[in-house]
This record gives sequence, C-alpha cells and structure tokens, in this order.
Amino acid sequence: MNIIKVKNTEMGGKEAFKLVKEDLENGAKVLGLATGSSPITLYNEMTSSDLDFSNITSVNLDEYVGLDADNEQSYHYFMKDHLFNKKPFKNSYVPDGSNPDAEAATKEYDKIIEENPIDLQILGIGRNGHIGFNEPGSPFDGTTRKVGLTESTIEANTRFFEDEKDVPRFAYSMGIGSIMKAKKIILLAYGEAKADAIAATVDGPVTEDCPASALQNHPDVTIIVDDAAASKLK
Ligand SMILES: O=P(O)(O)OC[C@H]1O[C@](O)(CO)[C@@H](O)[C@@H]1O
Repeated sequence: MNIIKVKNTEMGGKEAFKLVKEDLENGAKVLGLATGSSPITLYNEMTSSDLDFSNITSVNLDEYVGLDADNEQSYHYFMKDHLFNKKPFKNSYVPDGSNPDAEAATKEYDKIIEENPIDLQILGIGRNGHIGFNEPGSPFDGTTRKVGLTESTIEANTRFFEDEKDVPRFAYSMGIGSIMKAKKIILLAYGEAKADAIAATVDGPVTEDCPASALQNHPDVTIIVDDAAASKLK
C-alpha cells in the first residue's frame, strides 16, 4: 500500500486528481466512483480541470435503497451535483435504489460491473472501516448486494438528512469482491474520526471486522490521508 500524507482535503484532492489524470492518460476508460465528503475535493479538481470525460464510463459504489434518483439525498443526485452536471461521462452507472426488488437490482448491477471492468476505483472509508456500504462482517468475495447499515453509519450519515429517522436503513452496494477486481484503487480519508479505521486497514490483520483491510491483498492501492487520519499509523 502506497501512503500519501497531505496537509488537508484540498491537497488530498489535488494528489488524487494527479493520479486520476495520469491513469486516464495511460488509457483508463472506467472509473469507480465514491460518494460522501471525502471525494468532494477530488471532484472539484476534476470539474475545474480541462479534462474531457465524455468517452469515460463511471460505476458508482453504492446507493441508498428507497431513494429515487432525483431525491436530493440520493447518491445519484450527489454525483450529478458534484460531478456529472459539470463533466458529463459517456455512461454513469449508480445502483438503482428505487428498485425494491433487491435480487433484480443487484444482478443488474453485477452485469454492469462485468461489462465495465474498473480501471481505477476511488474509495472513501467509514469510521468502522466500511468501504462502499460493506459493513464489518461483509464477505471479502461479495458482489453487489443489499446491505443493512450499521448504527455507526446511520449516525455518520444523519448529517445529510433532516432527521435520523429519514436516513435509509439499507443500501445496494458493490461488494468487496467487485472492488478488489479494480486494477488500481485510491482510498481517501481525512480527519481524526478515520484514524482508527486507517490504522486497522494498513497495520491491522486482514479481517472481515475491518472491510478495508481486504485492500492489503490488492496489488495497487494508494491511500491519501491527512495528518489526523494518519495519526494512528505505526
Ligand atoms: O467520506 P465520508 O463522508 O466520511 O463517508 C465515508 C464512507 O461512508 C459512505 O458515505 C457510506 O456511509 C461511503 O460511501 C463513504 O466512503
């Protein structure tokens, strides 16, 4: 694992953008994208750049179950607002959270991932080490599936909703097995709240208790962290 320590999220966005730009120049055609606050400064760099993404495909990690694409709290909306409205892609795939049939929605997404192998996957990380919505205990060979969100994740995501009871309890998430198939991975983590998860990911055992620890077995992972998130690394 290659670790890049940065002073703040803006510098993290610039470092991540350099890697994204380089991979696109080397022929990358499919980007795996994440939501949440961590990738926002990267998306700011992408939208203010002169890069053209109209020949690039994106595949997002996850979407809440029960939110339509036009719901302002949906990850569909988040991605349009932070990236796609300013930099359109050839195709932008996000799990269909509006489809109550989990079997159909997850199978459909697995097919999309199969047909669009990911060259470069962007990840955030949850306080409990989740990647996408793969909470602790998620199988390392998992494909797209409906996952129940832990209290920690519901609490962390309440900040985006009027009331904690409005936070969806389920999501469709790309599995760890699918994430591990990406050729390259960039994980972004900022702030003290991520320090334990980063230490467990990098220095801890490979265990389902920390989903991100699976990344220790991936050949090309770059972790971009600010000093606070890196504060518990050995
Ligand atoms: O970047 P944030 O907002 O801390 O979110 C961390 C993680 O939590 C999620 O938003 C899911 O709750 C993931 O998609 C994200 O990687």
